Amino acid sequence: MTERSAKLNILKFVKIVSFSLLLVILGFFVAATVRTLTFDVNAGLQLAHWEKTNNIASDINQHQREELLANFRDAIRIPTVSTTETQLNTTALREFDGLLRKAFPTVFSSHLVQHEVVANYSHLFWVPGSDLALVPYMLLAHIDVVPAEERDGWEAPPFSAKEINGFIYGRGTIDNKQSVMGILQALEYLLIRGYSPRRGFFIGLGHDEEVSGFQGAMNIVRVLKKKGVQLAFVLDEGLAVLDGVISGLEGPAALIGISEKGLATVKLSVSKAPGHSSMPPRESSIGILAGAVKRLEENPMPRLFGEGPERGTFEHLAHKFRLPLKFVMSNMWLFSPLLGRVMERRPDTNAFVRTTTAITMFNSGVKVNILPSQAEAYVNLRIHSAQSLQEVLELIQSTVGDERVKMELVDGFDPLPVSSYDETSFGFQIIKKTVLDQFPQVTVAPGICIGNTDSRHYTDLAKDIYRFAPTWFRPGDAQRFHGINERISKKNYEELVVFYFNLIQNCDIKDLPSPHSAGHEL
Ligand SMILES: CCCCCCCC/C=C\CCCCCCCC(=O)N[C@@H](Cc1ccc(O)cc1)C(=O)O
Ligand SMILES: [Zn+2]
Ligand SMILES: [Zn+2]
Repeated sequence: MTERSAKLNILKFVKIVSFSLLLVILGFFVAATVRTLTFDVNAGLQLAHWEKTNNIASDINQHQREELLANFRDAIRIPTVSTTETQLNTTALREFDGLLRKAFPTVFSSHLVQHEVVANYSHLFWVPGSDLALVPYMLLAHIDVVPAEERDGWEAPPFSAKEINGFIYGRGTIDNKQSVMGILQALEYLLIRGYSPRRGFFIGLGHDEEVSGFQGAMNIVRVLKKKGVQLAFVLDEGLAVLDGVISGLEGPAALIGISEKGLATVKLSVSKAPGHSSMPPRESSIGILAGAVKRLEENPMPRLFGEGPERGTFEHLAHKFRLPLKFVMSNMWLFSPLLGRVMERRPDTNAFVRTTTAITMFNSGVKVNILPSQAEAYVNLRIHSAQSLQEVLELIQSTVGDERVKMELVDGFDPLPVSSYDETSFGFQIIKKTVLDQFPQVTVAPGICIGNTDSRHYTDLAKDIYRFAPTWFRPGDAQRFHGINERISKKNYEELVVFYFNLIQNCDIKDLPSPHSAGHEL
C-alpha cells in the first residue's frame, strides 16, 4: 500500500466514523424533540400455528431431474420474440403451443384441468377446487421474450439453451420461461401424484407481455370477467431473491412485489421546413430536440425515496443490517432523504428513489445534404409510487420549456395500487411461508417492482397482486435482464418447480393462523 492510499483509507475511515456518530447524535436529538427512535422496527415478529396439511412431498428423482431440464431447454430454444405490438414471432408461438402439449401430457388430458387458447397464442388453465367456498387465486407468466443477438456479446447463442458451468444460457431463462415451465411442470407432477386442489386456481400465460399484453393478458382478463371471476390474489413475475445485491444486508432477501411503478412513454418531436444543407438555419430540428433531451437528462425527477412503499422494504430488512445501517433503516422517517442521496448513485438503486427518465429512441434525417424536416425522440419514464402520470407530464413540459418541441403521450398509467402485506394478507403470507419453508436463510420483505408486468391488467379481478418468483439474483445478474448472457442455474430452475409445487398445495390452507398463536413464524 502506498503512503498516499494509506492516508486516503484513514481519511475514509475517519469520515465513516464521524458520519455514523453524527447520525446517532442527530437521531437522538430529533427523537427527543419530535418522535421516538427505534433500533429495530422488525423485532416483534409474531409466531403462529399453521393449519396442518398433508402436502405431497416435492422429491425429484434423477429421471424427473433430467426430464424437467429437457422440457425447459426445449422452451428456451423456441424464439418467441416480441419486437413491437405487430411484430410477434407467430410461428414460434405456435410451436410453443405444441411444446406445452408434448411436455405436459397430464395437464392437457386431466379431467381436473380446463384449458383454452386465448387471442390465438395465450393460454388459460382452470383447475377447480373441491371447496367452492374458497376464493380462487391465479398464477401468471409470459411466453414471449425480448429480442437477443449473439453478436452483442453472448457467451452462447441466445436460443441455444447451452449449458455452461451448471447454468442454462438463453433469452427467457429468467424472463420469464422459468415461470411458464416451472408452473406447468409443478402441476404436471402434482396431477401425476394424484393431487386435486381444495382451492381452485387459474394459470394465465400471456404471449405479448413484452409489448404490453394488450392481446394476451387483456383478453384473458376479458374471459374471466365474463365468467364473473374474482380472485383471492394474483402472483406474476417481477422481483426475485437478491443475494449479495443489497450492500450491507446480511444474507439473501426475497422481495415480493406489492406494487409496480407507473409508466409514461412520451414522444417529443420538432418540425422544421426541409431545405438544402448549404443554407442551414441557426438551429436545426435535431439541435432543438437534442437540447430538450439534454435538459431532461440533466434535471432528473425529484427524489422521493421513503415516500412510497419502498420504505416498508427497508424497514422489513432493517434487522438484517449491522449498525449504524440497522439504526438508519429502522428510522426511515428520519433518514430516508439521506439514504435517497446514496441510493441515487447507482442506476439499479436509483430506480427506487425517483421517477426515472430514459431516452430510448432518437430518429431524424434521411440524407447528408437535406435539412431534416422532422426529429423525434422517445422518452420512457418509470413513475415513482408517490407521483402521478399527470404530475410527471407537467414536469416534462416545464423541463423541456420550449414550445417548438411537441409532446405526445404514447402510453402511460399511474403507479399500481399497493397490495396488502400484513399478517392477515392471505396471498402475501402464503407466498412468504412457501419461500421460508424452502429457503429458511432468506429474509422476506415487500418490494416495488421497477418494471411492468401483465398483472397490471388484473386490477379489476384482484385487490392483491404480487410480483415474485424465487429466481436467485447475484451481483451483476440484474443486468442480464433484457441484456446479454441471460441465464439460470439448473439447481435454481429445479427450485422453481419445487416452489410452485409447494405453493399450489399451500394455497389449500383455508385460513391464516391467528397472529398471536405460538409456533411457526409468520
Ligand atoms: C434494493 C435495491 C436492489 C436493486 C436490485 C434490482 C433488482 C431488479 C430485479 C428485477 C428487475 C425487475 C424487472 C421486473 C419485470 C419487468 C418485466 C418487463 O420487462 N416488462 C416490460 C413491460 C412493458 C411495459 C411497457 C411497454 O411499452 C412494453 C413492455 C417493461 O418494460 O417494464
Ligand atoms: Zn417478463
Ligand atoms: Zn421482460
